[in-house]
Amino acid sequence: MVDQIKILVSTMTGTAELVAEEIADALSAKGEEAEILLMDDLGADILKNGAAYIICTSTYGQGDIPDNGQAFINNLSLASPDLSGIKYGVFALGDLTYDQTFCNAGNLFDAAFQKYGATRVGDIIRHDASTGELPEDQAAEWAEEWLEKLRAA
Ligand SMILES: Cc1cc2nc3c(=O)[nH]c(=O)nc-3n(C[C@H](O)[C@H](O)[C@H](O)COP(=O)(O)O)c2cc1C
Repeated sequence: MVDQIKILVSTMTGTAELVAEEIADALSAKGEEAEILLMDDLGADILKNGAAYIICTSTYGQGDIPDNGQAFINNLSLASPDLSGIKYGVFALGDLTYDQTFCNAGNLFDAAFQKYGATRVGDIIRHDASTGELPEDQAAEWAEEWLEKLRAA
């Protein structure tokens, strides 16, 4: 198992933070406490071997990472950390109306974590806001499945 789980949130209007809270509640109900951190002031030093992370991010602009996550991903490429002892999952929020850039921020974080050797647990979930289904309503089920995969990993 992992030492700890942290949920790292990149959001423009707060929806991804609501999703993170649902995920944390679902993990807690299964006996795993998870800490939620907005990415604003985070750098690569937050990423510790032996821990697991859930990236919870929306997408804005031309497939961009929200403003509060930009410094974190820039810091990752500057620091080039060894993430080979890290497991992670990605909950990406987007809107398929933006079909060229659908959930691209999730892809960007995934690519960065892969580049530095981290191991993704499960597939990236991509929530489509155009369906009208709330992402919070998908979060608990996804989190329970993700935790099972993490425990088996
Ligand atoms: C101005 C604007 C631009 C957006 N651009 C994209 C995009 O390029 N790709 C995408 O998948 N979703 C895009 N979205 C949809 C948001 O990612 C989606 O609504 C998400 O649920 C918002 O989450 P947040 O409140 O955590 O920021 C955009 C939304 C707005 C308002």
